Amino acid sequence: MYRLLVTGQKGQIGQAIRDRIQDQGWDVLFTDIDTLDITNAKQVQSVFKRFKPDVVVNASGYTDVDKAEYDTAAAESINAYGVYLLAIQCHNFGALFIHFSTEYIFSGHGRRAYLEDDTPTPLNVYGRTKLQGEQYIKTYLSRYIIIRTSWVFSEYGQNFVTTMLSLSRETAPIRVVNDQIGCPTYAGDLANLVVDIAKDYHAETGRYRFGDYNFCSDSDSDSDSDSDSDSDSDRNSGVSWFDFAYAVFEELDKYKPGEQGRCLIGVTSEEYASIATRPKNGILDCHKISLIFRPSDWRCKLRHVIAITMT
Ligand SMILES: NC(=O)C1=CN([C@@H]2O[C@H](COP(=O)(O)OP(=O)(O)OC[C@H]3O[C@@H](n4cnc5c(N)ncnc54)[C@H](OP(=O)(O)O)[C@@H]3O)[C@@H](O)[C@H]2O)C=CC1
Ligand SMILES: Cc1cn([C@H]2C[C@H](O)[C@@H](COP(=O)(O)OP(=O)(O)O[C@H]3O[C@@H](C)C(=O)[C@@H](O)[C@H]3O)O2)c(=O)[nH]c1=O
Repeated sequence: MYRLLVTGQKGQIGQAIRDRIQDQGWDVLFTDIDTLDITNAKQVQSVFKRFKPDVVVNASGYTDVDKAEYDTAAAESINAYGVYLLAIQCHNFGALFIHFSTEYIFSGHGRRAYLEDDTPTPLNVYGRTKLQGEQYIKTYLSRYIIIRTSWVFSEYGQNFVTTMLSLSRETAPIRVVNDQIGCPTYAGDLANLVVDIAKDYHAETGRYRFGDYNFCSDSDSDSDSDSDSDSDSDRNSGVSWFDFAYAVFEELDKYKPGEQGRCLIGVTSEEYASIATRPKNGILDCHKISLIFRPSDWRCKLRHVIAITMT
């Protein structure tokens, strides 16, 4: 039977994968830090030896961007060393490695959207450790797919949308940066992509070549209709965190009237002063993957996430 090993199953992408991979008739081993700590060489080796995966999906990671600035050893261990251990075993067992990376590997100093081949120059520890993880994969493996994505939100765990929903319960005005732009991505889209890649690999149809793919949810509000008229240049033009927060409150207003008028204050990154520096431009050019796989519209998925959370 086709065997898939998933790490980080309790995270938001891990849970979304779990929801969507169950019905495929594959033998899937879901793990998290309590059953497979990816930084524990012996555990990694023993799980591979026992399970002999055909595909490994690494949905684990150290994702607290601010904390990584002072908890650097832990971030390096999980985002770089753990990825190295998985890559070595994927090489030994001939498994395909599917891994998630981030737009935070880029500086965001440029104005255009980042392409897969652009040179990464991370501004913060999280981005640097994620880049190290990518480099290990590329050094030790040829059979890998790295999905670079951004601003992941879902109905699970903690993310920017759930943070905004928590803040909405307080009375103080909410200050949100308006000079960092990026592309929100629904975790369910990433999970559907993983299933599609795994299916393709199993069937040997060769639609996905090994390598890097940028992937974000769509920013075109017509994308869930049958219209194919929208051009790729209209896609992924990005929004600011402030715009994203505004969209959350706009949606929340349907359940708690008055929320849209809440006091959201746009501030600059300098005014907000978070611990880690984030790229001002985090837009990923998703043209390469759009020829193979189509994501959904993030506003439509935001509606879905808020509906689930509020009912
Ligand atoms: N969220 C985002 O916006 C983006 C995420 N990514 C990448 O996608 C991946 C998944 O992200 P997301 O689902 O949001 O992250 P989450 O933080 O929601 O989930 C990560 C999971 O990994 C687990 N984990 C931590 N350390 C280990 C370890 N040593 N061994 C095994 N599991 C471990 C965590 O467990 P615990 O909670 O107990 O620590 C958690 O369950 C990460 O690699 C991240 O860098 C890429 C781009 C954007
Ligand atoms: C909570 C909050 C954040 N912000 C700012 C801080 C920051 O610049 C931006 C986002 O903050 P967060 O800490 O929620 O998100 P952050 O952890 O920066 O999100 C990133 O996570 C990692 C894992 C990724 O890989 C990235 O793609 C991206 O999703 O919004 C505000 O302006 N106001 C607020 O109330």
